[in-house]
Amino acid sequence: MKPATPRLRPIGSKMVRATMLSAAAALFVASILLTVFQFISLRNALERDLQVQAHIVGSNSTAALMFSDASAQDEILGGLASSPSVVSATMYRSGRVLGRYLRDGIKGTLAAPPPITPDAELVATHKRHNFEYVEVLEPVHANGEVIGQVTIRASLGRLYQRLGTFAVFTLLVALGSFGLSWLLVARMRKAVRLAEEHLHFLAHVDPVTTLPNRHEFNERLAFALDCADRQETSACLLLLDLDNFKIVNDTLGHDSGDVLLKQVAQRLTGTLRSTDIICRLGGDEFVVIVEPPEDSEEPDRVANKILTALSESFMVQGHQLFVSASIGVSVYPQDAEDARSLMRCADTAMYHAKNKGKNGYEIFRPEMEQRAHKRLKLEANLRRALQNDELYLHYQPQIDVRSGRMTGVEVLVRWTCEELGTVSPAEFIPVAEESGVIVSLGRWVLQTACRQAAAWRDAGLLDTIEHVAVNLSACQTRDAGLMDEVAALLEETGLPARLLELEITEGVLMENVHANLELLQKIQAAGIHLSIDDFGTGYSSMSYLKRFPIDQLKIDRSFVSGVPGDGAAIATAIIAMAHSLNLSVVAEGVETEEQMRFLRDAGCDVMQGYYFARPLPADQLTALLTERRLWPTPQQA
Ligand SMILES: Nc1nc2c(ncn2[C@@H]2O[C@H](COP(=O)(O)O[C@H]3[C@@H](O)[C@H](n4cnc5c(=O)[nH]c(N)nc54)O[C@@H]3COP(=O)(O)O)[C@@H](O)[C@H]2O)c(=O)[nH]1
Repeated sequence: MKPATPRLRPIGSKMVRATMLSAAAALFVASILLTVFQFISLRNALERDLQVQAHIVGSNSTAALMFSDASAQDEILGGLASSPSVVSATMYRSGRVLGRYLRDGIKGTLAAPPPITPDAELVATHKRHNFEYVEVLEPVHANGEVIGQVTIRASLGRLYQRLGTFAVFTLLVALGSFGLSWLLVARMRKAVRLAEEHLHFLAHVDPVTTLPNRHEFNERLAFALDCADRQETSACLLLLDLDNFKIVNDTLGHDSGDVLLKQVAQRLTGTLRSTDIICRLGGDEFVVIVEPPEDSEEPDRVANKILTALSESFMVQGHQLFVSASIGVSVYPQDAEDARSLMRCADTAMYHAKNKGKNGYEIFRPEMEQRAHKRLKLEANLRRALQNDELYLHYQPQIDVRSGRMTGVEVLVRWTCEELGTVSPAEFIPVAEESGVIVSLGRWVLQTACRQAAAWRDAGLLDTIEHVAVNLSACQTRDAGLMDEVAALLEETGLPARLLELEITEGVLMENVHANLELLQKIQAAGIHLSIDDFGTGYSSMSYLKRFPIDQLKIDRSFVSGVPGDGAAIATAIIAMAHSLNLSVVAEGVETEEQMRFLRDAGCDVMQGYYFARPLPADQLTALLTERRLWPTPQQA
């Protein structure tokens, strides 16, 4: 597979980096501010100490000053030697130096000889400082008059030593906090990274198959079309939908469905070239981008390769499964100008492949879209059909091969559209299903059939008829209110439940086994006859048939048309199996005497088909019922 588009550096890691950098900067600035604050506090404290000392020295020096006792003065000032920061002190009287103290070993500006007269600036401010020292001046009073001044100067050297210790400690605390938060953030970062990776995985990868998902597919398709534009080549899209996957899900469970999807993904990856992009769009839909196709035959080759790869059986939790796929192919730029339209073309082609009988591929052709438009037109007309009274029913007799009597009737809807003319139910029933019109259409068929059957019964025409059979569509089987409606209808028309037969195709039944089992039980409880239509085409098994409360199987027309040739073995097997389960068997689509004879000999109970009668309008069936017609029984034929 082609590599994914380059991943952007995750936002989380950028945020962590930015957060840690700002935290480091904040801690650094805080350490500096704390140190400056500490410096100012220590210096102010030193200044206050000096002022107190100057005051004490001044108070003690009054007598020495008054008597100009220089030696007493030196002694008093010498007492300052015990304050380690004090580097010098001077006593002035009448503008001249009376005594002084100089700390031993102090040189330079700090111990500079004091000025002959007190410093004018200091006299005015009483204190001053710079980054080397702090100096204070204290006037000495006697009898209320200033008789002299004391100045003391202290070095900031010791303060700087303490400040250094404080700064180192602050820095260590800051570094420790930073290291701790780094560790915490690193752990958090790891958790965030894992979450980011998981989110990225979920956003771009399908968790079941680990193939790129729809989101990633959109990006890669856009990229592929871009490349095709730049290099003036083409790109080919194959949309693949597994046939009957729902049956696997419903019968074996979703876990088995997931295992199957995984195996399909592995098979596709193992079959296609590493440059082909394989994605899962969701459900049972996969898509392959071939870019650029080698030649115009490439789409056919790839589609055939996929179908061949999938034709081998899969082993899923002990079950051997056969899976086929319907593939729609579209090519850029010849079919569409952008990714969205290209996808729509592949989708249209895929639906054609499905309608053609599945397990195949179709390359998009523009007329396919015309068919899609025709379908839309059909749908629009169908929506008006009920109001316009364009629908009506035909009834096809079912003949008991032992007595030759008509014992049942199948109700078949017909539509003559004002705009489109007569449309076959084979064409409009699927459209009605897809568009939801089937809900009202099915309700109308049930009502009309029950009313007609009740009218025949009231006229005493149903004495040999066991059931009037109405087809149920897939949508109707999913309608939770269906059985209430049927019960109300039987009540309203007075038709006994035993006279009504509901036909559900085997395919619909197997679409959702569990929900349908519940429906079948309700039908049985209501006393309504139950028949499985198109039997042999829907992949049910003996074990299911045993569990379902059914009365009858209808052998699909495709097998009947194959007797006494290809379909013979299947038809015979169905009859034998049905009888072993105490179910009666109806063969539908019997067209020839040969078919009738074969099925009679195989033990088929009831037959229906053009050989006996076509589906007829109500009045013609009324005539047959009134006549109480007997068909030649097989034994007599
Ligand atoms: N949900 C509903 N489905 C309905 C209803 N009415 C019809 N249908 C389904 O549409 C499909 C086509 O039906 P139709 O064109 O009516 O074909 C039926 C018969 O006319 C036809 N038939 C009967 N005998 C023969 C025969 O000898 N040869 C031959 N070539 N065709 C024959 O078979 C169709 C009956 O099929 P089935 O229902 O499977 O018994 C069809 O699937 C209908 O079921 C409706 O009201 N609701």
